[in-house]
Amino acid sequence: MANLFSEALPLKLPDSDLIYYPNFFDALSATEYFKILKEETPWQQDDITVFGKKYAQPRLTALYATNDLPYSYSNITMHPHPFSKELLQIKEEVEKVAQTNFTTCLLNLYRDGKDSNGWHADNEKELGKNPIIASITLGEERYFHLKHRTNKNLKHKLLLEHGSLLLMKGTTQQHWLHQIPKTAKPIQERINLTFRVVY
Ligand SMILES: O=C(O)CCC(=O)C(=O)O
Ligand SMILES: [Fe+2]
Repeated sequence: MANLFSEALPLKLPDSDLIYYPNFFDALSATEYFKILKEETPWQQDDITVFGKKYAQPRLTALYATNDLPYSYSNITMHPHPFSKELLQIKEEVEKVAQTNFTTCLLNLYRDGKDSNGWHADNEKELGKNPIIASITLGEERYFHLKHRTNKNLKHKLLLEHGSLLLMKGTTQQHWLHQIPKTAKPIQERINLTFRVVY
């Protein structure tokens, strides 16, 4: 169950609309979802091409959707699975807060501190102009870095905690890049769910 008393913390960064909900799920529910999703998800590891060279993506992923529209990024095209019962439950809770009907969920599994997600914006054309993206963290907490595309003085670090929700909307993807950097600390696995509307 989502926590009805979860507080909404706006990040107040220029050219963005970011809201962080630290305890969107209570710790017990978040741990339960983590275990189920870790076991039941058909995790895949794709190759990405960066500057003409092929690498194994430094994390595992899976795509779910209410439709059969593929989603492409970094030269990868993913085809969705139909939503599972648990993911649909989570989707419904997230939709109440985001006031949006999401079609698609991209799951990321960061196996340890060597897994990461490089600087990017979620600005694929299938997402439309000012996409709303709802990002859930289950398991290990990781830092989320933000940097403004043109004003190099503007950057921010946010710790994404177990059971938290981060909403990214408005012009955020036009003006800001984000990443999950590697860490040398010995850490546990983290599952991230990003709900999106894919057209
Ligand atoms: O793991 C995260 O919190 C971010 C994931 C992300 O940026 C993405 O999948 O586009
Ligand atoms: Fe992203």
